[in-house]
Amino acid sequence: MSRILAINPGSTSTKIAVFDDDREIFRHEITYRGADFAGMDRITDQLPRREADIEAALAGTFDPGSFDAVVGRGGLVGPVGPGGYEVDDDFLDVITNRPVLEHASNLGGPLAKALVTKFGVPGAHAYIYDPVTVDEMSDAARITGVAGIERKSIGHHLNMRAVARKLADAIDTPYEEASEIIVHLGGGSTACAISSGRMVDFVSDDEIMFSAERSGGVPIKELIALAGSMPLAELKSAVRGGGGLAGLLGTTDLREIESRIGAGDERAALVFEALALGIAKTIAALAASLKGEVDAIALTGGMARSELLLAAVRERAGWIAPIHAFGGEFEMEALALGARRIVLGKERAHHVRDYLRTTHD
Ligand SMILES: Nc1ncnc2c1ncn2[C@@H]1O[C@H](COP(=O)(O)OP(=O)(O)O)[C@@H](O)[C@H]1O
Ligand SMILES: CCCC(=O)OP(=O)(O)O
Repeated sequence: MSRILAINPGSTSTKIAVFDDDREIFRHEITYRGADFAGMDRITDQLPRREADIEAALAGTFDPGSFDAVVGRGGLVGPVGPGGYEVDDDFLDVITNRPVLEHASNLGGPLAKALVTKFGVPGAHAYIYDPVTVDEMSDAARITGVAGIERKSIGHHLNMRAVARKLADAIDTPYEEASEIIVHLGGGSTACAISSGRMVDFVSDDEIMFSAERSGGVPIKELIALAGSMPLAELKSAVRGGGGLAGLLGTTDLREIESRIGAGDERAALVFEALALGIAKTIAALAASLKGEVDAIALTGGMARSELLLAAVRERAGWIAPIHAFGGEFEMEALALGARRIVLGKERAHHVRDYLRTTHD
């Protein structure tokens, strides 16, 4: 039997779960308010507080020497291949000193390392799995019309790869042979095209579809004009945090928007239609990357729980391939099962330094 602790740090919470083999035996969520991290400029400044809170949540239920591995959602280490990475000194150096972006997932690796030291069996390791910068995009998909600006693969890879395997099972096709489009719909929304087990193209939260709190793609000339008349911090918040549904309707809660539509709110109905249209256009763009050969499409994330949204997206993109819904996210199980495969020797853990040599030289 293997016992794995999985840690998923978000901007306002840390989720933890313990798995015995493939069975979840413990789950806990620690929530935060902005004031909890007041004065902390860097994400990594939050580590001591988050570590202490996880220890407190485990205390009384799990003793030192409990876990065969600890795995965290992580982090913005730069473009890497899919799978598991050992949290070693090179990883900690990059994530602490030169992450691609400041983001809560940068805490996953350092927290896993701290917790494995205190709660791991002797010799146990800390890992991250399918980090947010997994990058398998084709060379053509990277190129933009501005020399020097490349498209980036930064998103919900952990959940999307887990759902891609579930979708392959649902259509009874080996994952390695399937052509799939996976769309994660949440606070931020990202999507990918998968061909023969590889994410050949990817749509970021600042391209095409808007989401609960991010802008998606916006006309660049308009954005440049706005940048000249608005402080940078305000502009950043208009595209990330205060973008999407938040900026358009003053709420990130799709359920509330559905209630407004039910009560006859025409503005809410129009924005909802635009939301579905953006998702359908994203799917159509990724279908081009697969040359139209799409076996199936999956919608996942919190918004994929909305029957109204599913119907609206199916109406616009259902002609491409059957659309399946996997509402919510599967990140805790994806982390734990990935780490378990490493512990059992079914998968090898990678090292970030192998990618740094080729991508940062
Ligand atoms: N049952 C539901 N019906 C409609 N929308 C939902 C439902 N559950 C969650 N959502 C919406 O999903 C979005 C949050 O997605 P989620 O994946 O939980 O976000 P995060 O990126 O913060 O993890 C919100 O807009 C929320 O209102
Ligand atoms: C940083 C890329 C992944 C991402 O946007 O995650 P959240 O939606 O959880 O912020």
